[in-house]
Amino acid sequence: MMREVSDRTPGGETLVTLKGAGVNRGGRWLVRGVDFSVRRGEIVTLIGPNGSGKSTSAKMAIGVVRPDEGAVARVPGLKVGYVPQKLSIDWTLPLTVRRLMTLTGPLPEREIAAALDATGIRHMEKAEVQTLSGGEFQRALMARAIARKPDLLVLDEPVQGVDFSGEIALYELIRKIRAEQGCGILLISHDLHVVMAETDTVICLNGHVCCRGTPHAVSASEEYLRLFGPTAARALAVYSHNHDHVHLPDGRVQHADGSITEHCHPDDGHHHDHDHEPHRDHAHTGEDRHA
Ligand SMILES: Nc1ncnc2c1ncn2[C@@H]1O[C@H](COP(=O)(O)OP(=O)(O)OP(=O)(O)O)[C@@H](O)[C@H]1O
Repeated sequence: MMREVSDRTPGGETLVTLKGAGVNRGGRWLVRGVDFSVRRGEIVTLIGPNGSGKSTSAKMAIGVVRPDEGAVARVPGLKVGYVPQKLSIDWTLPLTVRRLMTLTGPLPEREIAAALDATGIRHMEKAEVQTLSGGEFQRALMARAIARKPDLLVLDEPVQGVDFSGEIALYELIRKIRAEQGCGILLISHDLHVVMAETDTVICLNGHVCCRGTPHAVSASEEYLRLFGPTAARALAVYSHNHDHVHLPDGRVQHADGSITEHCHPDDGHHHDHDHEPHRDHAHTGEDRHA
């Protein structure tokens, strides 16, 4: 069962652009040739297996990590709201949701209230963050990130540790934040199959950009429907592709026929644009992991 998702071509200004960006550590390319941009009002989702360079690419986008090759351009004065994958919080100290909001700087009372309202956790203002559920904690982190009205909101694995219904609710919240705040959103997901239907562009990384496209086709595999039901299928899209080459740790590329080249071939199987071709094949084999 497939559902066409309407074309979304947000016309907002481009907030950040990566062109052929790569990061090298100790002679190893963590990611290479990363090209994408995020515009105001646009949701871009980075997907890929663990270690495929999603966080590294997001960090290049916001300027936390400098590219060793290629270029990253941000609009001057870009305000970034960042929800990292891991937070170094001293969990032995008491910390209320409200205090979490102002840890890195003061905020006007009304902005705190508005952010807590927007994320649906105003009633938890006085709760200790240690007592929050996974979904509530993610909401608290999102409240903190949106309170300063960022132009670009970067969410690294926002649904980690959240059950499926919580995941849907968080995606709904992200959709609402985009609609109400009009910021650009860069979303990271290690889930290879499921991305937000509202995503304008999916970028699949595996040490490089494997492919990109609009999740035109919202698929509902039998297994997925059986597990999560039709409501979930309406809220989520499946984005899939096949890989035919492997990126070696030194940045070179080994092809299906065993040959090794410096870069991918432009016509390699997984370098296609999905905008116009709904796929039903959800297989994502382990072969695309780093060797
Ligand atoms: N500062 C660093 N020095 C050396 N290697 C690093 C550094 N940061 C990240 N890496 C490595 O780079 C690769 C990409 O890491 P990154 O965190 O970007 O991947 P990811 O796609 O976000 O993974 P995950 O889904 O596990 O969060 C990994 O192999 C990681 O171990």
